[in-house]
Amino acid sequence: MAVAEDIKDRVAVEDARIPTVICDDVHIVYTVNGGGGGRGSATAALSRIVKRDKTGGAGRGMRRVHAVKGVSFTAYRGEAIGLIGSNGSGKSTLLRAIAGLLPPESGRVYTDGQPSLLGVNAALMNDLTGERNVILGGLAMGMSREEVKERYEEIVDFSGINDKGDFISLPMRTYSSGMAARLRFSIAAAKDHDVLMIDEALATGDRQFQIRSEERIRELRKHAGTVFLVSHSIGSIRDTCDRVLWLERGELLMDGPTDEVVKAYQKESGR
Ligand SMILES: Nc1ncnc2c1ncn2[C@@H]1O[C@H](COP(=O)(O)OP(=O)(O)OP(=O)(O)O)[C@@H](O)[C@H]1O
Repeated sequence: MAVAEDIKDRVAVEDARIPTVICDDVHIVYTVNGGGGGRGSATAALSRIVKRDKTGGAGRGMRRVHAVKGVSFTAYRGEAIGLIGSNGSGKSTLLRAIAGLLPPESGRVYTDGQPSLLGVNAALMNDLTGERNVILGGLAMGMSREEVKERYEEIVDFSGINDKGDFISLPMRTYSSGMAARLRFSIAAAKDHDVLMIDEALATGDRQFQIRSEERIRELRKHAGTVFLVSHSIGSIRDTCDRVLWLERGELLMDGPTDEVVKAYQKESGR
């Protein structure tokens, strides 16, 4: 009887874990025009395109960068997952593949819902004011005009852009990189996402903003989403994530609870 109860409990726990992202042996390869002896003219570029081999693959002068190598994992609803690893280890590439922006060379990415990638380079329009960008950004994320209107003040307050004067009515190009990153984060974080991926966004804001963002990430998790965070700040990863994936040279070295993975990473990298 007790055994049956135990099994029932375990099944219930398993049921509660709803997968949101599954990566199955994912390989990502960039094809780069790696040479041509420095011939950079438009005619040279055109002739390279014309001469490209019929397979459409890496022809003469093309180089392949194998950025992600056979990565497999399953992410569940409610998890906040940190991605760590040295420069060029494939963290951003993996996120871009999960967002559907890069096709895997082989393997598969399955996602439940539309993942949103919030990168430091996410596109806002530099010539438009912060205000217009909040509105357009909200609409682009699928919010209605009403929702954007309702959330507008909250987004601007969260970003802190107006703390030192009326900056929200100035074009984005007048913002510092930290201010722009804060606004991007604030727009993206205004919505509850199925899967939200944040690439280094926290590293750009000041400490106060980082604390606010970390709080917001915790809230987003409560609303049943899955959050991925790429960061070189081990502090941010510790404060926000309960699970960490450690990538090195495109391979998944370790996947486990934050404490264990961070400890191993710090031991290896001497940080
Ligand atoms: N657009 C691109 N074209 C060609 N190669 C690329 C491109 N973007 C990244 N790479 C290569 O892919 C590899 C992984 O890069 P990626 O940006 O994913 O690493 P990362 O772990 O996010 O690095 P960082 O911590 O420095 O941001 C690197 O070798 C990089 O040179």
